[in-house]
Amino acid sequence: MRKKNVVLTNIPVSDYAAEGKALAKVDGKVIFIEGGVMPGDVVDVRLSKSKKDWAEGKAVHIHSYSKDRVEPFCQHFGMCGGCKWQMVPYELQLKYKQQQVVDHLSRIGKMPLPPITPILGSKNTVNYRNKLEFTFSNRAYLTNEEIAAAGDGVIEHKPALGFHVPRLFDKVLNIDTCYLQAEPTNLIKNTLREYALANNLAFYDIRNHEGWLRNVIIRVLTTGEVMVNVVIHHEAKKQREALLDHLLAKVPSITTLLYTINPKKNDSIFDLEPKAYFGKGYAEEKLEDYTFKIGPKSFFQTNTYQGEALYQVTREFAGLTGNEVVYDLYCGTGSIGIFVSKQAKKVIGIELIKEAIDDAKENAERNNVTNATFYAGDVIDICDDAFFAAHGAPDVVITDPPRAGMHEKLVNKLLEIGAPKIVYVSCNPATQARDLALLHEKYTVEKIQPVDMFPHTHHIENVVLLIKR
Ligand SMILES: C[S@@+](CC[C@H](N)C(=O)[O-])C[C@H]1O[C@@H](n2cnc3c(N)ncnc32)[C@H](O)[C@@H]1O
Repeated sequence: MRKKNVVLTNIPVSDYAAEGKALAKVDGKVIFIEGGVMPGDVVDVRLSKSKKDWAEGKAVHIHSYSKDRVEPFCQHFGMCGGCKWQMVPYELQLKYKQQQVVDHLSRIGKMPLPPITPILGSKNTVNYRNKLEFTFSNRAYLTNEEIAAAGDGVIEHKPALGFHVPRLFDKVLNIDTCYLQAEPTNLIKNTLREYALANNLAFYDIRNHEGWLRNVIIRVLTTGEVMVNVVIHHEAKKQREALLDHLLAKVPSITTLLYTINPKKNDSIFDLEPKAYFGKGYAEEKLEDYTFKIGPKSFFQTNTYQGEALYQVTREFAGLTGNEVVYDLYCGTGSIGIFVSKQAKKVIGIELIKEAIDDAKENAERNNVTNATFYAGDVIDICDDAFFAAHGAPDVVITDPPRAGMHEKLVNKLLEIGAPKIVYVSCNPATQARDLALLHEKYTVEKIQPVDMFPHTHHIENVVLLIKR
């Protein structure tokens, strides 16, 4: 009998399952375990849910550690929500990710598969992100030791600049050194915090929606450019200028400094207008010889080196000879379409967000790409018979949907249109497997290449080539 709130003791963790949860089997029942454990650990698990065939819960005690464990390199490990797999050696992380792809495609996809090429590991396993966002909060997350130290006294809220603590919407963990992005990221963050504390600037209070400093979004690019956007709740000109001048003086490598006023309750800046305080107001990033404009609101692959590798795999799978009509579905800022444009006859990109399509057009122009056109709208609405008749039957469809995968209507349309090749780029092998199972009606999976974009996390990118039978 396995009930909710029951603690199972001495459970050997055997594997990782989807979404980075660890997995154990007890009396034939599958237990999903959260709480920083890895295969090889032996743990006690407090169940939070229990069904007939499976249960889930949190590790509350580790009896013995896996022999494979390595020392986490970050002082914030265990409290910060990022880089949760630091205790797993990188080679093993890759092994688990590879296995996830195999499991999903074979279990959900239920179709004959070719051998899956070994996952492409990331050249950089730290400092690999080109974009990072830190949050200011008047409520720092306090460790158990800090709470205990207060004894029976009142615990005062302290300001923090760092990352949200998982499941605690109002608590932010003060981050000293983060290894996700190259310098000057930590210098920028720590300079802002020190200045704000020294000058009594109000860190945002997300419960009462008051305060001044909200977020800082930092882009450190392989071109050497550094773009910083400081988000504040309301205008306070003198205070703002003093803060931004101080930051520029302390961090001379900043090439563009912006600020954004966000009086809303949520943190999204997509409906706001960032203003350039210093520099040209945007940055540039390179993939091979292509240059992309990165505005303060633009989407771009977060790991530049692996983004390039992902696009190279996509282009190789597309096998272009210069005569093909290529559709780039869910094209974002057009980066895949532009990347393959030299090898194609023409490229047609489709994306929901109008601003991303504006960027795509500008990116095509700045790279002298004249054979690509981009359309804003929902792929389901745009991809009708008239659109394909007007732009030409696709020789290759490249599709890169969000985590939810493709809408079934689009899958059906692709089956109807019957392009000779589909290259399916996915950030979620589970939904990809579901879509492949439907496409299997007319397509055979020819090649599979997983790519690791996010070391020390459970996230996986996977590229699949489908050939029409
Ligand atoms: C995983 S991103 C791919 C971006 C791009 N291919 C790249 O490599 O940068 C998925 C994109 O799909 C877009 N999207 C989501 N739903 C969509 C829809 N129904 N129709 C068109 N685009 C959509 C999102 O805005 C996002 O830009």
